[in-house]
Amino acid sequence: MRIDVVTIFPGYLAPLREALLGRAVGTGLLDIAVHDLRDWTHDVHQAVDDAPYGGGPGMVMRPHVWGEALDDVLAADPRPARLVVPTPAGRPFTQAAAHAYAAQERLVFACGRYEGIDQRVVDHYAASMPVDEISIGDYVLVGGEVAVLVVVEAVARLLPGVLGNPRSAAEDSFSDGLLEGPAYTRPEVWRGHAVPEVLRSGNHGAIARWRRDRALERTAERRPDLIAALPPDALDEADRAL
Ligand SMILES: CN1CCCC[C@@H]1Cn1ccc2ccc(-c3n[nH]c(N)c3C#N)cc21
Repeated sequence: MRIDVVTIFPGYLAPLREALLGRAVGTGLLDIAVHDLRDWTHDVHQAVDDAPYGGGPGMVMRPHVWGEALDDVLAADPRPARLVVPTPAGRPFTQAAAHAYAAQERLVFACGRYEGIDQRVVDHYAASMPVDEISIGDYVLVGGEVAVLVVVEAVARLLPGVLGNPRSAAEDSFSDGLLEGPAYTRPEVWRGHAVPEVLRSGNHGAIARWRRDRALERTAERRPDLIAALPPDALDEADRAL
């Protein structure tokens, strides 16, 4: 998979070169290119923003700079691409979306700043390619870069060979529609808190049941919306007896 990120703060994307993602890039599982939007400006001030039509606070990112940048970035690789534009007004980014993105050959991220990117940029490219305006959560950030870090990590960990243990992605939160339950490791007792005995029993059936029950309890308490969204056959008799 190839990932391109266009931003006025390339340094914000430095974490993409670290740890798990850095190894994925180093082993060729992932090809990441970060581009400075200002490289496509032509004025001495390298202006990328201007006052909003209709008035209002702040500045809006100018369409012509984005158009020149995205035209060049898209032309640099023949693989079909999906343009992803983080915005608080976007559709929620979910684990299902992460799986969908992991199947893409190429993702191009447009990181906005200020009050966002002139809407005509999204409208223009949506006429010739898939374009997603996504949000990583119901809170307001200062720009799209942090959202790109979140999305790229969520997607990259699903790519074959990126995670040491592929079971991790298959069994993590949301994979079965539930939150992950509690996890424990040594010592057996820490500051008077003991590891639940069932986890030390060696009874794999009882352990699986216990883990499922804790995941159901946690999900019902913290995210009842996920319980409501489960398909009718998702809960078995033992689940319902909880
Ligand atoms: C604050 N400021 C005026 C109001 C509109 C947004 C703007 C800041 N801003 C500019 C570009 C940009 C992109 C993403 C996000 C963003 N915030 N929260 C999310 N879940 C996001 C995503 N994904 C914020 C952005």
